[in-house]
Amino acid sequence: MKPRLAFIGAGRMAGAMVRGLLKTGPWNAEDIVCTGARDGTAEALSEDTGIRFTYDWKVFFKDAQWVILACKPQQLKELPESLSELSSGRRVLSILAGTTLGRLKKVFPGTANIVRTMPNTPGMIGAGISAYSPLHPMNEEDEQVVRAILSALGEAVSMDEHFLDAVTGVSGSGPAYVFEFIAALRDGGVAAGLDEATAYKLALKTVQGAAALLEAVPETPETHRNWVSSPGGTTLAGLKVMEDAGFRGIIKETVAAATKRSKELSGE
Ligand SMILES: NC(=O)C1=CN([C@@H]2O[C@H](COP(=O)(O)OP(=O)(O)OC[C@H]3O[C@@H](n4cnc5c(N)ncnc54)[C@H](O)[C@@H]3O)[C@@H](O)[C@H]2O)C=CC1
Ligand SMILES: O=C(O)[C@@H]1CCC=N1
Repeated sequence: MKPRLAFIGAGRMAGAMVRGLLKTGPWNAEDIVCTGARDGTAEALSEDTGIRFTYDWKVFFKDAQWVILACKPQQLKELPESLSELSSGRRVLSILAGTTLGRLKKVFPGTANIVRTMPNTPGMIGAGISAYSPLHPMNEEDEQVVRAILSALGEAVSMDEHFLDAVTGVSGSGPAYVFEFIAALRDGGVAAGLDEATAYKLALKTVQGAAALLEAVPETPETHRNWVSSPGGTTLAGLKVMEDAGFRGIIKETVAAATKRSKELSGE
């Protein structure tokens, strides 16, 4: 069970996947090829990891069994029409935000199966979470391949396709919200008199520690929040500001906006 993999796109996410795959195995560099938009990314990934790169689509598809689609959603329409024939009989795993299985089927009509997935950037260190959904029910071997590829990034969960836009809004884009929160916590510390490096360290370790604690002691986030909050204490004073400013509502709207954008991307 080690099909040859061919990456369309060699950017941040493809790089994370390739590095993860080479680390967790069973893939070796010679089992993987990539291509890109002649922007230097394919060459750089090849140089860094030892995988092959080519701009010749015939060479690219020659013995590719799984094609990993990892360009931007808007770049899908730039791919040559010849791909529809060249990809025939292969399997496609797409990480494109918003791009539905229905749309992918039109670009790759002759493929044996297509799997849409939404990973996230913590996958770069094997701490990601991906949801995936196939066009046709997968046989056991294909399911194993998909899980092996996604496991190189962290956890993988199977889900109905109609949930994938919401997944994108929560965990696909989610790391950016968390980075924004850490930056805001840092800035709050600076405004309260700390130097930036100290404020950043405190903010980062607090988010890291809080997430690790939640996982280790699986009570609800609300229970953990209550355990931090002493009656008449500092935390409640801070939380009141969050509540008055509608923090939860803002995050809900944030997820809704990203989810909506994911749905829109399918048409672009
Ligand atoms: N960055 C993130 O946090 C996440 C991104 N995604 C999805 O991953 C995909 C890739 O995102 P990034 O790696 O951040 O993008 P990126 O901009 O780093 O990489 C895009 C790659 O596609 C290549 N490319 C562009 N046009 C091409 C063409 N016509 N033919 C062949 N290759 C072409 C580029 O050369 C580059 O190697 C996107 O579809 C995005 O929706 C999914 C989950 C998380
Ligand atoms: O911003 C985006 O469209 C991609 C999908 C999820 C994370 N980054």
